[in-house]
Amino acid sequence: VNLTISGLFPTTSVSSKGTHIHQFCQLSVEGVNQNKELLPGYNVNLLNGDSAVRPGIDAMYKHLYEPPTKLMIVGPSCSSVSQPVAEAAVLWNLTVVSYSATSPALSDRERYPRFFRTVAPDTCVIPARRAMMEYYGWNKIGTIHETYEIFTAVTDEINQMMSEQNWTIITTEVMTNKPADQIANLIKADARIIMAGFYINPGLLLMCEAYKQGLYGDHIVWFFMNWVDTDWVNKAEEVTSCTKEQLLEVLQGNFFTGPTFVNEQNTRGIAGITTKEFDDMYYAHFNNTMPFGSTYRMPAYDSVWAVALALNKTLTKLIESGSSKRLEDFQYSDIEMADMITESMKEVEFEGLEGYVKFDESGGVTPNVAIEQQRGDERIIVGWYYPATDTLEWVDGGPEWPGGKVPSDSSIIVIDQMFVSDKLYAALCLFASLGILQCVGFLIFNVIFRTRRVIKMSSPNINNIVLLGCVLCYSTVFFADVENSRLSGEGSCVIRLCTFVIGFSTAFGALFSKTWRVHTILTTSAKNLKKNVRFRHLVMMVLTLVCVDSLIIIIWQTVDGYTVEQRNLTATEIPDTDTIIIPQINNCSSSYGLYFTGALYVVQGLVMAFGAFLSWETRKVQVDALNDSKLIAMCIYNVALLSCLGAAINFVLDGDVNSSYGFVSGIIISGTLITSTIVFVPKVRF
Ligand SMILES: NCCCC(=O)O
Repeated sequence: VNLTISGLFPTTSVSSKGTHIHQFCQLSVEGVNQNKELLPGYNVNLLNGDSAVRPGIDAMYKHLYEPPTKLMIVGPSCSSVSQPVAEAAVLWNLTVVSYSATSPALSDRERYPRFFRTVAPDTCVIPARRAMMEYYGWNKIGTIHETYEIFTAVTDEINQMMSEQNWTIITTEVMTNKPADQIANLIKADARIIMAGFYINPGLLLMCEAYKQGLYGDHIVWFFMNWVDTDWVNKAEEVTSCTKEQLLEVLQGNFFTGPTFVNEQNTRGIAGITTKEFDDMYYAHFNNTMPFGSTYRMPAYDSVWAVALALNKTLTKLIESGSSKRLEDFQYSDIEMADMITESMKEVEFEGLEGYVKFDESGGVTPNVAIEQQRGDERIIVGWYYPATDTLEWVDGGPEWPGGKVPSDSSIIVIDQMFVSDKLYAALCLFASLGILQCVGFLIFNVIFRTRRVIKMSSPNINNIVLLGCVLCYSTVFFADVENSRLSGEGSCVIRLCTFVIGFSTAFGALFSKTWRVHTILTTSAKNLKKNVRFRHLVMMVLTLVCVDSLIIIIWQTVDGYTVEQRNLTATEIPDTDTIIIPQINNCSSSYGLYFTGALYVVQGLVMAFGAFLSWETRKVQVDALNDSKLIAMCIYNVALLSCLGAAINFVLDGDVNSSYGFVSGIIISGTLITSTIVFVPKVRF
């Protein structure tokens, strides 16, 4: 009695591999039919329907609508065809055994309850790749895949694995027909370890683009599925604009992971032949070549045995249950017998060509995973991953690295924290200290000679306030971003701001108040003069100005206080070392800093303008001891010039901590020194 099995093999289109696979499944059928203990009285007949990717499931429907009734389906090859076939087979109560569909999606028992396969889902390589990443200390990867579920499902599980490990996926690229942008994105993201998922032709286009854009070499590690045929690059010129040699250059040293489908023990399995004997026969049949698409020859051969064993078990169950039904009585509506066949398939276990075959809960097998490395135009097994024990074992010393060393998962980034040089800081602090000493000298001079008419007339107490402002301005220099200094950090940002702004307001506020005094004397009647120009009035003027500045600073720091932010400057790559040096500086940062600085500039600008107006108004007063208007005009001129110069230089030198600190401090010191010298030296001389 004939038992007809629907066989689905891709024999046209891109995947012509089905032709070879069918031929060897026929050998398997012969072995089954010759086995006297298996299905006695029955003869297995395997049909050959074309299930190439494009014709889809047409072949299956052709088999189903034509007599005789088929008991099971062997195939299809590709997951994109297996998914609709396995889904439709449920409605026809047919159990399906694929020999090469490896999409993880097919493990879904709710969607595909009658689907089995003599291969493992592609996700079986993820623990092996994880083990390799742990071994080499890689924790950053990029991924690129085609949009078919077989590839997206693998990327999804890679994502999950990466997040469980707390590792980083730098970029996930989805392939298009022209993958130039995706390769450019991988380069831009500095992806070094790249996991790719594709069918052969798009994969060749991707490798060609990687060649064109230079995404290969000692520092790049690609991971592919090992079901990509070893000789896929032979199609280079047919599919791409690259040569086979160029693609091999890209592939050098990269990894292909997956089961090998070879019984490593080389035991004589259920078919009575060893893997080696089978391969000798296979090679001889194809004139000592391995035709394109031979990867799945062992699982295909085993799939026929699995079908025969499941039918044999079903027959035994039918006989033992006392049923009058036999296998030949199967109808597509017979759920009871269909369930019996599916259950029997779950119980099947045997020594096959690919090793021990036993279906797991999701209908697949759990093989050891080979790690193959591309060397020349060959792939060499350099390691094994054993899922049962979660161990990685290298073969013959493991991978060889084209660059002589293990590539890193990203450029080595060296952060070069920049600080103000100790010598520069010391020199400028010395100058600032000398400036402060000069101020103290003038202060002592003011106190000693306070009774002299010339000093008395020049408002010595106000002059002392000017000197206090100068000391504050000089102090700004002490607060710099020096390594290991206590005078750096967030506090120093605020103190630096305060010493300079308050110092400036104090010095110039006091100077201008003196001029205001002279102006008032000129413009007020003798009766009102006394009450208008008392010392406390002048102090009040200075204090008002200081209070306005302080208020702005307090609001600023309350609303949006300074934080020390690390700012990266232009990175430089050190040739041949894969190292990138990023200079980093500490920056006093505040989101609304621009507005508050603007407000302070406006206040200081108004004060300077008012000072300029007063000194102009009082220019004709000839009593030198009383009137500083000419000196003030010189001070304003100097300070305005130095401020503009300082702002411009600071803008140009932004990022160069030493030059920036050096110039700004130099301007503060020279501006303050010029002001104090202009105002006080004539008095000392006089
Ligand atoms: N497993 C290789 C063939 C690809 C697929 O399953 O569609």
